[in-house]
Amino acid sequence: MTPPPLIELRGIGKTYGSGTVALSGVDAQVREGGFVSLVGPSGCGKSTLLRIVAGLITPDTGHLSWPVSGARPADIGFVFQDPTLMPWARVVDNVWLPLKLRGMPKKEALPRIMDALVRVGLGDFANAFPRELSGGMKMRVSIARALVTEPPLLLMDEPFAALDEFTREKLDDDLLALWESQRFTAVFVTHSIYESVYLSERVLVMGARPRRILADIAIEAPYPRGRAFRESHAYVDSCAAVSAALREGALQ
Ligand SMILES: Nc1ncnc2c1ncn2[C@@H]1O[C@H](COP(=O)(O)OP(=O)(O)OP(=O)(O)O)[C@@H](O)[C@H]1O
Repeated sequence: MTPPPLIELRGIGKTYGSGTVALSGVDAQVREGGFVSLVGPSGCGKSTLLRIVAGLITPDTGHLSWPVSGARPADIGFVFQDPTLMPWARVVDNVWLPLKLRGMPKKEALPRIMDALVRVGLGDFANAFPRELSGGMKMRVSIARALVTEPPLLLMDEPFAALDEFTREKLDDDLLALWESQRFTAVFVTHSIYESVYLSERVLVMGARPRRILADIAIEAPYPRGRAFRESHAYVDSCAAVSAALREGALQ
């Protein structure tokens, strides 16, 4: 029997006050511990959907439920395209922030902060300021900050879009290693077909008209994934399938 999904979306719709219909009739499920990517044309409502899952926006229609946990997890990690670090604070203090907001003194939080920094490869940069870091390193700090509380769900909105291709591929690998060791559920928004296929168990393709999920494409390759997968026929075939679904959506 299939276990119940962590997230279940039924008929989700959202129209902004401006009259813009961001989403209409979105149905989707994400399994607990799964890795799902959302791809679609600019403005099709990917960020809106992610924010609805996070509870930052309320949908106008439809129903969002949490069959496994019964309710939205109290702790959800969110990583944005911009690393949104406090420029005046050292890396260690940036990563401390979510624990500090829960009232945890720095001394008590320090082992967890250092563990998160080591896991993103920045164990030696705890005392650096954000201005001393590259774009990729800043994004690693942002991921460490999102994961320091060990959330069961990590939502990411085009986190690597501003990075060069080489750095992006490295961060994709590091993100997968984190996901495999921490087993959080991941929902990842990207414009890159290649990135969505490389990372995910499933790619949800969204269309602009209607603004809902048009295709749910399973990527069967086993984890851990690496260079061999990127160079495989299976990878090329999956990228072609996502690309075809996007093209089909654009014609509707
Ligand atoms: N706060 C807002 N108020 C009014 N309209 C909004 C708001 N946020 C988003 N929109 C509009 O809703 C639609 C969906 O936006 P959203 O950012 O969710 O799409 P997206 O697929 O994430 O876009 P992109 O890929 O360009 O980031 C767009 O037409 C956008 O202009």
